[in-house]
Amino acid sequence: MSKLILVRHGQSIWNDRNLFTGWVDIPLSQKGIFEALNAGEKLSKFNIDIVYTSKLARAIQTALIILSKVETQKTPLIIHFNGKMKKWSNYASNIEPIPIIRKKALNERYYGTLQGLNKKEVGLKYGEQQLKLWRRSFDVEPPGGESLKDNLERTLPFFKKKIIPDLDDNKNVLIVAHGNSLRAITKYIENLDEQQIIKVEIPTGTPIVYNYENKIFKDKVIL
Ligand SMILES: O=C(O)[C@@H](CO)OP(=O)(O)O
Repeated sequence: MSKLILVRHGQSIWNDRNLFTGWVDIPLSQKGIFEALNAGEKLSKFNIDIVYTSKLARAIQTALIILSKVETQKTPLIIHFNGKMKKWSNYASNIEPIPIIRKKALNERYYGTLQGLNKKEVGLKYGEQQLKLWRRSFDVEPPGGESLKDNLERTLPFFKKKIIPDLDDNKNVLIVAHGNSLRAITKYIENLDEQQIIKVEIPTGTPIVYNYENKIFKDKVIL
């Protein structure tokens, strides 16, 4: 049996200001740093074998803070895939790494021209119903951006191709990503339909743990 742990990054500076963020690379707020530390404390006794994050700083920052709290002799190691970084930075003898793999596939949904706008003001201008459709419907795209369906179509192939095999290999996997990329993964592993996923909200800095055995996700616990 293995474990899958999902964590949405801690609060970012733009979460705090209620701005659409998407792919804008905003770091954690001070509250977000505390949330990440708190998540790390909750996960301190977990034996984490591999970590996946998005390419965005708020997820990477959260993952590194969590790993600073995990009690292990292993060494967190950010994996680089290109050029000299690949050749020189991944060399380390006699260490047992916890690889940290950053992938665009796990990024937040791209919010198009809404990025940087205040969510409340968008609601006042276009109406609450439109705001809700842009934020939570399954297949309505925000202007110039990705719907949850689009997000799912880039996140799930990676999840199935790279992360499921790690779980099948009995590795405990931590994914630190975003509200919508994690909703996409949740839709798949909990087998939710397009109506059910509308209501799912993933809180910041809160570990969600599943046991995985014989291709089945079970025993969900929110820490
Ligand atoms: O702004 C964003 O990128 C996301 C997550 O904060 O917003 P929403 O929750 O509206 O999808």
